[in-house]
Amino acid sequence: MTDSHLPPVVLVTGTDTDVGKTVVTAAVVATALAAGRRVTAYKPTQTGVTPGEHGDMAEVERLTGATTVEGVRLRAPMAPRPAARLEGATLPALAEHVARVESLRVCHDLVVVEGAGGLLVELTDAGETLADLALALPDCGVIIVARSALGTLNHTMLTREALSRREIRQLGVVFGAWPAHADIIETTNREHLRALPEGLLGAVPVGAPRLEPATFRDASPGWLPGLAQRLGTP
Ligand SMILES: Nc1ncnc2c1ncn2[C@@H]1O[C@H](COP(=O)(O)OP(=O)(O)OP(=O)(O)O)[C@@H](O)[C@H]1O
Ligand SMILES: C[C@H](N)[C@H](N)CCCCCC(=O)O
Ligand SMILES: [Mg+2]
Repeated sequence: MTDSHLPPVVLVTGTDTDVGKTVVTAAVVATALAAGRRVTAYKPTQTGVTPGEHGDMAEVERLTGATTVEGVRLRAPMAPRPAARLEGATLPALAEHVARVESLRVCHDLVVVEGAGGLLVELTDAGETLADLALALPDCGVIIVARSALGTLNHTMLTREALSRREIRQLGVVFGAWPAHADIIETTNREHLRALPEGLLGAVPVGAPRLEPATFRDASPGWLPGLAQRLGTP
């Protein structure tokens, strides 16, 4: 495997909830589509939406036109385990998520999996996390979505350390919402993360989810040059 190899399963985690994982997932999907890949996205546990309500995968579909799959859906806007407890629901076991990803791989070159909140949020009744899902999948890598705000260095390094100590492959960091006029702190934080091993894959500009889907799709590879290069995007 070369450094430029992109695994067939990419897990998108964040340094926190609300950092832009869904929008980055859509940008990764759009970048892969532009490179001619058959790509889909999967959200194992979607919380904070009622039946019929627009969830994260619907947003990815709206922005990219790709088809997506949702695992379990829960109403409460909280972590999956307490949300399931409130509803008296059972969460799918890790093996079910692994099987779902494997089945999606059959017809796709790339499966992009979006976590819930950060890396160590529990996704199953047994307390397994997105990190455990990464360990259970044979050939995958993780993208970390970070905020551009002050505080992001610590949150990003904590997430990197949690991945490193589990020997989970890291693909790089993406800023979920990069301001048009970055201040000195944002700029120096960006340079700091760029200098790390794996470094920065890119940054999604503020306002990206409000773009017309066609514009979002066209612009995505330019936001993620580190990924577009590995995909051989024209
Ligand atoms: N680049 C951006 N510019 C402007 N708004 C953004 C951008 N990225 C995300 N947002 C907005 O910020 C909010 C949180 O983003 P998003 O839903 O992608 O977060 P998330 O990390 O996926 O959260 P969750 O843990 O719930 O899955 C949304 O309202 C989204 O539209
Ligand atoms: C409801 C929210 N938007 C996410 N889907 C779930 C975030 C879980 C975060 C749990 C935590 O770390 O406190
Ligand atoms: Mg999301």
